[in-house]
Amino acid sequence: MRVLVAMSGGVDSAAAAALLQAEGHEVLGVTMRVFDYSDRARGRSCCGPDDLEDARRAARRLGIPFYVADLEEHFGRSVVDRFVEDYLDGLTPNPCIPCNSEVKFDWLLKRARALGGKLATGHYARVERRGGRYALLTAADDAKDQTYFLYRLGQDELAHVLFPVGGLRKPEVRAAAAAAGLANAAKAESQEICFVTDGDAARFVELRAPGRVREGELVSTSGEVLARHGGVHRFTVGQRRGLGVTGPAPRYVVRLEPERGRVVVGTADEASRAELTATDVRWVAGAPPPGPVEARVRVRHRHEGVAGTVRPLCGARAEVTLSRPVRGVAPGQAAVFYAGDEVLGGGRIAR
Ligand SMILES: Nc1ncnc2c1ncn2[C@@H]1O[C@H](COP(=O)(O)OP(=O)(O)OP(=O)(O)O)[C@@H](O)[C@H]1O
Repeated sequence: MRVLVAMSGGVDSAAAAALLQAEGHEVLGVTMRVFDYSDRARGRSCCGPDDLEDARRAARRLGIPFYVADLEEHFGRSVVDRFVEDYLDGLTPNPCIPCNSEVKFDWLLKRARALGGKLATGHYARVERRGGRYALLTAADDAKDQTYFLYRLGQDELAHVLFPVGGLRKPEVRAAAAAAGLANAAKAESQEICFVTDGDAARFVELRAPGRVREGELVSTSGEVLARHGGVHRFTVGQRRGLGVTGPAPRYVVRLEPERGRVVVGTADEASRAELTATDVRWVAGAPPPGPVEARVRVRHRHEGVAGTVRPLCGARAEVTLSRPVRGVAPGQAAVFYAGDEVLGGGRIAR
């Protein structure tokens, strides 16, 4: 089979290419150039110039054709601009989700299919045929699982993607890369958001949208003004650190009010919710279940999830009731629904 492997320059996607080649597939490599790093500090970041060279080197070592796809504009529009707009709008975006659904598993996947093949990535997730359809399953290595970012994949996409490292644990992946003679076998993990190279999302927003950042008031749930703040984009619902207020009891961000420029803070209880509405909901099976389903619900990437009931509503929405209140259910993040190791679907947490 012909397989186009999305190579980031990291060890996982290089190992994916090596594993597929060892299985006898015709492997081609592609790196997306998605962001112009020329004006910012170079670091160990995904898709920067160093990573592109690492990917090229791995492809050369494997002796496979290697392409560079210039997706800066597409990525800028679909991922970076939205990331900035969401923060200014008092939401907490997760840019890996649109990157996967609109860049990797749309643009790249179309190219792979045009070549008559499938697309492989180094994501930690698994795909299996279950009951006559494709199931998206959590990775064998729980700590590395990336299904939270992949819930928007449907049947058509899953039929044409491969996750060669999803059944392996990280040390096995490094060993596979080393066995193939790949220099990036010992490469460090990349940071959370590939285009925020210094990890400071708020500063990134300020650099991208100067003049649109508004200072405002930090208030208690009873309306008392406690401090001033540098913009709602600096806060996330559930956040405790960096609020700039002191007091006997810890305070958390309860909600953001972008139109008034306000950040509302309160107790841990006030910052917790057991109900949420998800919008723009996708179901991996292709259609919503006929009625409410019991699921494990994760409300952010590093959340193990809690039991809940998901009620599909019309208009690609769902109402979710959690079995206990969870702190930091942040609008803009995804709520992803699982049944055992299977991803049922997910949506965006509404305000
Ligand atoms: N710039 C890129 N070009 C091509 N593919 C990419 C790029 N960035 C990420 N990918 C693909 O998406 C997968 C998951 O991305 P993620 O950001 O988690 O990877 P990473 O940690 O940077 O690198 P790797 O997974 O290769 O070790 C990668 O394994 C790779 O297949």
